[in-house]
Amino acid sequence: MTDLLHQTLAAASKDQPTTTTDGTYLERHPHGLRERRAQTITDDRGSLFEIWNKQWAFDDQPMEQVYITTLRPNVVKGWSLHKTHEDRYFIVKGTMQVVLYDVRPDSPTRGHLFKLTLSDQARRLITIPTFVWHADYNVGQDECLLINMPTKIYNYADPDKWRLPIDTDLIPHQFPGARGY
Ligand SMILES: Cc1cn([C@H]2C[C@H](O)[C@@H](COP(=O)(O)OP(=O)(O)O[C@H]3O[C@@H](C)C(=O)[C@@H](O)[C@H]3O)O2)c(=O)[nH]c1=O
Repeated sequence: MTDLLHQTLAAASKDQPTTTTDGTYLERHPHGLRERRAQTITDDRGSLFEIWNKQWAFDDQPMEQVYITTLRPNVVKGWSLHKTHEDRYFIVKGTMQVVLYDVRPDSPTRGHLFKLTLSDQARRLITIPTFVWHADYNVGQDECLLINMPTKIYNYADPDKWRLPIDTDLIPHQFPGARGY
């Protein structure tokens, strides 16, 4: 029996810290990604959570545009990259994995891949820095509803958006069984 113990433990991986006592995620982020956890205020009638408040001084970028993008289950929107604006994501409904790949030559996290889970169980606001490839993957059972508040107004005549197919081999991540673009 001892052999089984040693054999299985030798093949096992030990959990590393992932959260702190106050519930902060100890997750790695691409350099420059900003995050703010949303506080849900609930009373006997319902709940309220602030999405954006100038008083937070969250970033020094202007508030130019707000839109909602939805994502059907098992669908990926991406890979996308923006050169002149940052995205500001706020998940309202559902569970979405945001996969990011930093290709910025001078970034301390250059060449690293990151996976963040945005969920309506722990809402947060995150920014996506320019020149970071990103893809949004609905890993839930229901349609995701995401608010985006990009730092520049959408240029209909010349969108600031570059795309790679979700199955590109230029980014070290695949979405088996998912569809999208
Ligand atoms: C972003 C945007 C798109 N559109 C139009 C263009 C197009 O016909 C349709 C869908 O646009 P998109 O394919 O860009 O929509 P979508 O794929 O939902 O866009 C989002 O994807 C994620 C991954 C991101 O990175 C975001 O920046 C944003 O581009 O909506 C607008 O009218 N206004 C806008 O502000």
